[in-house]
Amino acid sequence: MLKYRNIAFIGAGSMAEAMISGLINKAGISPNRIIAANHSNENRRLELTNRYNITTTSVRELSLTNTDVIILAVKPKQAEEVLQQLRPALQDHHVILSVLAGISTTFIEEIIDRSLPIVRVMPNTSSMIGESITGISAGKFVKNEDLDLAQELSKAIGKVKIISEEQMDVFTGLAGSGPAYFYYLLEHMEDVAVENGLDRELARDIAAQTLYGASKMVMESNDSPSELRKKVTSPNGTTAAGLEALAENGGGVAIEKAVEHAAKRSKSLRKEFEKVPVM
Ligand SMILES: NC(=O)C1=CN([C@@H]2O[C@H](COP(=O)(O)OP(=O)(O)OC[C@H]3O[C@@H](n4cnc5c(N)ncnc54)[C@H](OP(=O)(O)O)[C@@H]3O)[C@@H](O)[C@H]2O)C=CC1
Ligand SMILES: O=C(O)[C@@H]1CCC=N1
Repeated sequence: MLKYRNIAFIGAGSMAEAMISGLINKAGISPNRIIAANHSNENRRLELTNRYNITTTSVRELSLTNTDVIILAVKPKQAEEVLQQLRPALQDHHVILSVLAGISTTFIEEIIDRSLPIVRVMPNTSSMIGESITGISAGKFVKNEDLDLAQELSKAIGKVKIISEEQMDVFTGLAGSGPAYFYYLLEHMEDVAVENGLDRELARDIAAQTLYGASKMVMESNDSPSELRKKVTSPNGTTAAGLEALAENGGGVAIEKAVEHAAKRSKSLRKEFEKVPVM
């Protein structure tokens, strides 16, 4: 069970914090089961210790003897160096979860050069409040119990989908990066509402609740997004006018391109940092 496992985060940035927050505040994992290690930023370590009551250290000083689950949360370009550094400390009982965009389980397995279970986990920053949607895919040495553990941990920070590793790029474009598209949308909705006479705080509240309500409708009704859209749209009404402006200005295409380009970038991260030819 997850609550009896000791978890070490390698990397203590935004994603590590979002997961730590979800694990402690939403899933009730004890802070004394969590350690976070970064490269050198001491202020950041202090910040995390003060905020979550967890232990923090540098990777150089980290001991993995009492760790059960290692969560890799450095940038993709740091993967190789960090894995080389961790390699001598790895033990047979370790389960490794990697949140690194683009980096394959094969690459990690090759660098650590041992048959440890590697699970790729793609959460998003809504983990912070237990509302991530997290994709997980298993590497070659992953047993059912390891996948169960990865699933339990991911459920602690939101919803989970088991996918194939080939689907990880599009999952990353859709859900890993996804919150940013919605924040961008909200930024623009808020700005234009302010320009048209609403106070910023009020505009933010209204736009966010509108997005939340629409999102909940998609999850709770049996209608597709397209059917739900039609129910909002009166002939020759306000929504029709708004949607026409969206289409005329490339709104739909822009959204498709965003997901597509993010997925492509995930693929190219692999090419860049694993130095392998990618089809
Ligand atoms: N942010 C997001 O929304 C999501 C991110 N991800 C993935 O999560 C990973 C982390 O992203 P994010 O948290 O945004 O990145 P950040 O830049 O916020 O954090 C990176 C962390 O890695 C640490 N680090 C850098 N080099 C080393 C090293 N050699 N040894 C140990 N630690 C090191 C940094 O420490 P220091 O500050 O001391 O240098 C820092 O704590 C990425 O691979 C990303 O693809 C996945 C899903 C969503
Ligand atoms: O922007 C990135 O590369 C990371 C991966 C998914 C979300 N943030």
